[in-house]
Amino acid sequence: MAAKIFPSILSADFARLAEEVALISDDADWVHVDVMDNHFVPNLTLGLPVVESLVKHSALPLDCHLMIEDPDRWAPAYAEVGAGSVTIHAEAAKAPIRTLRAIRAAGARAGLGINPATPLEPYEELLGEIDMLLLMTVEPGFGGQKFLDLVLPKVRRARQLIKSRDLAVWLQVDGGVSAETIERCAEAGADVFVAGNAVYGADDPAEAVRLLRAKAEAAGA
Ligand SMILES: O=C(CO)[C@H](O)[C@H](O)COP(=O)(O)O
Ligand SMILES: [Fe+2]
Repeated sequence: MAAKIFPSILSADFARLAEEVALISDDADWVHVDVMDNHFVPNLTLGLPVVESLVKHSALPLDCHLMIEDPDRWAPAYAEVGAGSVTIHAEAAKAPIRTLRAIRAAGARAGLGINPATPLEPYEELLGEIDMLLLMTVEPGFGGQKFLDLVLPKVRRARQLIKSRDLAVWLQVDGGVSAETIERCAEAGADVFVAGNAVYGADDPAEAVRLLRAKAEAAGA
């Protein structure tokens, strides 16, 4: 298990996205793109046309986190325009199995996202349908929020399940991940770390990525 660092461009300068991505391209693994529709979450960011453009300007693959009301309608299109991974939320999807299969059929990795207050148990049987499980460590909608430690037992349970079933599913944490909190996430079993404010709020985003990776790996990721 090697730690993977996914900077979130939610905290980047939206008018200079390609340049902001280039800043971290030598050090990060993927780029995390937060798609918000102002319905599933009370915030609006960007959508398909921006992702389609950014794919062409990014040296790293894009991990699209869809915080939208109708992922069944939209998710496969993100894969079709070149996203490397597309995550839908369990709370929003009406036909998650069909949608996850459609994402994979369009050539992307399929992710399932779960909010802090949503239990893992109803979705355990979907682990065989996904390439990544996203456990939100803040309520989705905004960057720069405080990390919710109460999610860590769920991270531990998810890691145990993935291990006991011998699955190659990546376990992602997203929200409030920083140099102060990443060790706790790694100890609990996460191996993919999204960080927005901790990377793009830093004076040197590339150095911030290196620090996060060092801390995660020192804690066992
Ligand atoms: O999905 C998200 C918010 O809904 C973001 O990816 C997440 O919050 C990253 O930002 P930060 O690291 O600043 O918390
Ligand atoms: Fe996100």
